Amino acid sequence: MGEIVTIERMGFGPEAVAHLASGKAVFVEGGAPGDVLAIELTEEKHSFARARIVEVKEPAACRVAPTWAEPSSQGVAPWQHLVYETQLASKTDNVVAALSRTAGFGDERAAALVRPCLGSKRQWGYRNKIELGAAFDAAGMFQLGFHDEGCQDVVASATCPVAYKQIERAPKALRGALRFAQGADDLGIFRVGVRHSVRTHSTEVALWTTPAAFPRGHVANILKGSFKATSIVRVLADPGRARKIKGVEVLDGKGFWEEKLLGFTFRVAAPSFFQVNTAQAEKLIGEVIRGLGGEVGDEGPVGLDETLIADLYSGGGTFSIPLAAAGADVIAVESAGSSVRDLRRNADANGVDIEIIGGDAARELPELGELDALVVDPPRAGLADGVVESIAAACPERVAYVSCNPATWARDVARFEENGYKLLYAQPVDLFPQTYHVEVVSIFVQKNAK
Ligand SMILES: C[S@@+](CC[C@H](N)C(=O)[O-])C[C@H]1O[C@@H](n2cnc3c(N)ncnc32)[C@H](O)[C@@H]1O
Repeated sequence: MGEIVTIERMGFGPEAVAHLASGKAVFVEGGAPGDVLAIELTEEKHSFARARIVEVKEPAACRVAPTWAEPSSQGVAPWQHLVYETQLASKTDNVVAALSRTAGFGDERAAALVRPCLGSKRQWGYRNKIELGAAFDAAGMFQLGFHDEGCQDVVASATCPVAYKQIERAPKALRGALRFAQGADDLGIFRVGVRHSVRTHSTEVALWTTPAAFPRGHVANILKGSFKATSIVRVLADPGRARKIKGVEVLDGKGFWEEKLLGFTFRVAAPSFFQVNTAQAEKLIGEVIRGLGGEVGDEGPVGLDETLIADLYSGGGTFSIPLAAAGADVIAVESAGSSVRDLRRNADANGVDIEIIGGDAARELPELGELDALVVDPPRAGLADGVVESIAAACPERVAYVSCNPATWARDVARFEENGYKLLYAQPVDLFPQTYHVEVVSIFVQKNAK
């Protein structure tokens, strides 16, 4: 049944939020705050509904014409119909709302602690990485594109305008090359990653395949002829969510990708995590260093001499290396083997000494003893049960918590507040323009600190 609604705000996901005449919340894909819309319900539950737009009766002032017209853009750039200022304000509001409701701070205290979201200079063409799903479609054609939000279907795509210009046409080029390379065979390719650095000019193509026979030379030759890369690798793994990496084979070139952050060099293996927005990652590092009492000056990070800092969920050293360069004694804990190897190499290459522990952060933390400060940057699930209690037992004066998920972050904020810490402030940083995703750097201090 149709209804006219006015959009009130953006939700925590791709959709906008309004209320039906009955008072029930309705999530509308493609809505913008201020829009007056004729909608049709697509799903109705006890406490909320979902709807699609039938007609935009009165467009909101913040509505802009989408830049990216392909159907795959819906999953990758779901907020592209909003002017950038509205995207940033909505991200700030969502962090405030999470702190207010999930952490129980109330609106006033939450609003006072959350700073305005730091915007990205580049709002398109900012990603150093494109991650593509690969599959044969019902007609037996090899497709390369983006996974639809929440499902495994691959929506074919020719371009990716949120990625650097140098790689934005990679989906089309690689689809053609891989169709030619495979012919009538299925080589088990289920994912393709492309990384590029505008600072080092390094470009890597990673083919994720099942661990079966693979004509390496043949595929490498065809890819080289159609796409300029400094490294082509094959990652052997099983498809699915918990991907267990069985090995990485170099098909051509260097076998790694290289990026620079604040002048430090990072070599990154294909299976390893690395921040996808290089310029904004530098803002994260600056926020963490300043939050812990250091500074990032013209000569680089300084001011953390003789400070013992643990960097949990360290990846390849995005925070560990600048912290060590600022004078801190750093203990890094990371569970993924490829990132641990990257970090060892990156620490050597940048001339810093870091104690590196390969293992689970929750298990290793109680063994670290007393700390002066701590950095945590966990995956979207946030901190495992017991981690906040272990952090409190290590007595760091300050904690920098970097999060990519305001919901789990707010849950963990409440745990910090119950364990002797108070949130000093939260700084959202936009690493993902045109999407609802937001990073938050938050700084905690001991409640009884002088
Ligand atoms: C969001 S990434 C952050 C990495 C790094 N701080 C950065 O900014 O590049 C999270 C990292 O935590 C690692 N990780 C996931 N679960 C972990 C665990 N239980 N213990 C330690 N590290 C873990 C992942 O492999 C990944 O490198």
